[in-house]
Formats: sequence, structure tokens, C-alpha cells
Amino acid sequence: MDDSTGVKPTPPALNLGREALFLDFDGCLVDIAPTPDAIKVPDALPRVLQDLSARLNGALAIVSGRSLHELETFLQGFDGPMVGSHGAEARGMTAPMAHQPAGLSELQQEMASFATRSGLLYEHKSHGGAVHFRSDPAQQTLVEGFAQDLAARHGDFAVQPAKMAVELRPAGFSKDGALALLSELSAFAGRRPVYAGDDTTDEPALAWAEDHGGFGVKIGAGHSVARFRLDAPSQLRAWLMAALEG
Ligand SMILES: O=P(O)(O)OC[C@H]1O[C@H](O[C@H]2O[C@H](CO)[C@@H](O)[C@H](O)[C@H]2O)[C@H](O)[C@@H](O)[C@@H]1O
Repeated sequence: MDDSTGVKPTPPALNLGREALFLDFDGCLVDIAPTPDAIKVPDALPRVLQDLSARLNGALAIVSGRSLHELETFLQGFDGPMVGSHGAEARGMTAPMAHQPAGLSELQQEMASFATRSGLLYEHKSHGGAVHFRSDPAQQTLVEGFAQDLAARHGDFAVQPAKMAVELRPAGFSKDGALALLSELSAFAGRRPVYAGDDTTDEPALAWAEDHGGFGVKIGAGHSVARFRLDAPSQLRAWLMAALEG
């Protein structure tokens, strides 16, 4: 039984010989910050991911809503597979989306103009965009309405709610879809999927791991289909370190 106050067990030790690890980025590996650029990536994190990947025979991937080039910048030193833009772009496997979506620049211009008019932060992304209302949460309903209207006029995009933000991402791509593709790679095939994530955007991927013989780890408070919970990114990083040192 789950509730938002956190009644879930902590995850068992990672089985490096049998499991495949999929890790969300913001709010999961790193703490949420006031703006997307303000996150603090622990210096040791890329090396920890790289070493863990070696111990998993390559069965470790980052799966994020961020643009791929940002993930590569933040995690320099980690060479493994990465999926960005909520499942639309990737390295280490064939890109799920062959081209950037049609109408991308028009959509981005509308988002940027709306954000400027509203005094909010616009995040330019390789396959979409985000309007962040963390600086003025009272504007949430207005931002959501704008995003729904925009998606209705741009059929190649879908609304993606995020933490204190609303995003437009390419329609038809998702993190659980990315897990299905990654699991076809030889490094991941036949291993039990373990997914860690913190947000509504992670719930389909957490469900995918649970449904495919593995398990999910919800990071932080809130309802989740995941069987296990860790309270903060620092706890996830400690769990990863324990697997490395075990
Ligand atoms: O899939 P994720 O790796 O969890 O990325 C989801 C979105 O995270 C980022 O936004 C969130 O984190 C910011 C930094 O902590 C925070 O300021 C913002 O309020 C959050 O919504 C990122 O900016 C987005 O592009 C990602 O899609």
C-alpha cells in the first residue's frame, strides 16, 4: 500500500550479474534546482556511473527528459547509452526519432514568446521546449492551458507535465518506449530491468520495469507504481555506491 508520505521499502541490493539499470537524471541522480542550469552534478558521479556500467557489463543507461547534448555535457566521463528528450533521441543505439519533429522552430518561438510575456523561464530543447513556472507557481493553470492549446495546433507534439514546468515533446515517444528499445541491445538483453525515477514522466518506465520482471525505485515523495522508494537523490547515489563497493 502506497501513500505520498512514503510507505514503501527501500530497494534490495543491485544484482550486478542479472540486472540492467536505467536511471532518470533530474530529481533522481541530481537534486532539483531553481532553474535547469543551476543543478549541481557531484564531481564523482560520471566516474561512479562509468564504473558501475563496467560491473554491469554495459547494462546501464540514462533516460531523461533533457536534451541529449545537455546530458552529455553534465555527465562527461560516462560513455554509456543515454536517451534524451523523453525517449526521442539517443546515443549508444539507433535514435528513436530519425529527424527533429516538423514545426519545431515555430512551436519553440511561440513558447519563448509566451514565456517572455508571462515573465517565466523558457527552456529551449533539441526536440521541443519547456515553460518553467517555479518562479511564479500561481501561473500554473495559465501555462497548462497555453500548452494544451499549442499541442492542439501542433499535432506532432504532446504535452508533458513536469515538476513546476510544462513541456512539449514529440508525440509518440516515451521513456518506457526507450526501455523497450534499450532492452534489445545485447548488453541489456535477458537482464531484469531496474528503473529509478522521481516524476510523473517516469511512471510509465517504472511500470515497464515492474511488468518485465524487474522493479522500480521511486525517488522522493508521491504516489508511484514502483515497489521501492528512496527519499532523495543522495540516497540513490549511496545505493549505487554500495553496489559498486559490494
Ligand atoms: O527526465 P528528467 O531527467 O527527470 O528531466 C525532466 C526535466 O527536468 C528538468 O526540469 C526539472 O529540473 C530542473 C532542475 O532541477 C528544475 O528547475 C525544473 O523545475 C524541473 O522541472 C529539465 O529542465 C527538463 O528539460 C527535463 O525534461
